[in-house]
Amino acid sequence: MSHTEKRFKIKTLNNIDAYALSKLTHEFTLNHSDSEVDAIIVRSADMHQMDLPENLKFVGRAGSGVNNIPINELTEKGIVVANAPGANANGVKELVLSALIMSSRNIESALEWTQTLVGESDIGPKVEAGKKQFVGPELAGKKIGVIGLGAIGVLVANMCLGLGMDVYGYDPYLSVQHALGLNPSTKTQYDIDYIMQNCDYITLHIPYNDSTKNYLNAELLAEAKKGQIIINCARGGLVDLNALEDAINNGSIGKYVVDFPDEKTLTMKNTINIPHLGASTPESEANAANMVVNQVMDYLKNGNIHHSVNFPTINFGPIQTVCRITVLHRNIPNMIGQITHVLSQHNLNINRLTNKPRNGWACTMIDLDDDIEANDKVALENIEGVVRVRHLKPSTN
Ligand SMILES: NC(=O)c1ccc[n+]([C@@H]2O[C@H](COP(=O)([O-])OP(=O)(O)OC[C@H]3O[C@@H](n4cnc5c(N)ncnc54)[C@H](O)[C@@H]3O)[C@@H](O)[C@H]2O)c1
Ligand SMILES: O=C(O)CC[C@@H](O)C(=O)O
Repeated sequence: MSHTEKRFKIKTLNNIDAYALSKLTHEFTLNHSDSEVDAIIVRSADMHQMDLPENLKFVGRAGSGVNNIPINELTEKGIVVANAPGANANGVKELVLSALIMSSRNIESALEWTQTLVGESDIGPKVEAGKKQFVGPELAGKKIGVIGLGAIGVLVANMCLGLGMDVYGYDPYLSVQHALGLNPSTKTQYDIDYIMQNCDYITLHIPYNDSTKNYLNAELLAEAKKGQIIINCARGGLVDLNALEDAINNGSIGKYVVDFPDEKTLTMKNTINIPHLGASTPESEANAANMVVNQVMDYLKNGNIHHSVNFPTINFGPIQTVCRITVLHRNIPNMIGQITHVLSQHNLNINRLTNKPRNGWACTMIDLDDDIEANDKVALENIEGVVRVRHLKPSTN
């Protein structure tokens, strides 16, 4: 029984909603030393240079974007990474609404100008005389291109239709789930070039990764409708900032609103910098933390995997047999044969077994009516292509 896991240690790398953390049951403890932790819960902290704790089995991203996590390295070590899809989508959607209004109606410069009147008299007439500098167009009737129709993009597209806008959605990988949530008045038959050339606003809602780095590059920006406003509440690296600065300076791009300021955007003309507030609402923080707390408990206790970004979804519910074995492995031939061969050597009865693949990896989950020995676990670990074996017993409560 030496390999049976009874208590689990969890470390948080960011501020995680306290109420969600309070739902961790007695089998879990928080913030143990790095070398001992079984799971990490993270928001935006950069894990790329982090020394990974030896016992680490699970990383829960209390949010959507996972570009701060070294997914490939963790996958090779059999560490499940899961996120909280959609948990903060409404928070971001509402920030996009404020970005649309701020940029269209020149709210930022108007507020700054109004403050310059402090200490003066006759404010009313001065306001009436000065306000003409800040005239800006209404959103109704304008064209907006929503790039990425996932959890956030769908909410943004539907909201913009509600504002009376003409909405163009672009997502070559649109999922059935998200298509079902999308208001059918969204125009999805146009390509990115058409959208750049015709839309008054572009809002980005795609993940940041190797293939989307500098997604809005000089070529696409050169196609932009004159004066186009670009809203980026997704990730800073999606936009080639040198090309964008040129486009702003030559007037082809009207404004840039970004939730990911950096040294360049802070001094760039016609740019509104927001300090990464998209998910900074109590509701989003609680939703994301709740999802991840439930995932981490179910994975550590039962081996079930939900909303993972590197291994398949797999769920046998709570353990109801003598033990459960979960094997994370490459999706290559003869894995199930080799795994069941180890178990059959001791005449162990398999109660149920499932195998699920995903992107070259797989999980085999087996409920057993008999317990395995420590050396059986080692034998399973020694099968080529296996990256993690867990031996789990039913919960005591
Ligand atoms: N500002 C914030 O605080 C905040 C909060 C949440 C998410 N985000 C960012 O927003 C991104 C989107 O979040 P989400 O929850 O909607 O994710 P999601 O996974 O639900 O949706 C992403 C969508 O982008 C699509 N996509 C991927 N590559 C594309 C491409 N090249 N062209 C067009 N579409 C493409 C996918 O098919 C998917 O539908 C996250 O990855 C994250 O970086 C920012
Ligand atoms: O945790 C946050 O505050 C931001 C999260 C956001 O960038 C995300 O990708 O979900």
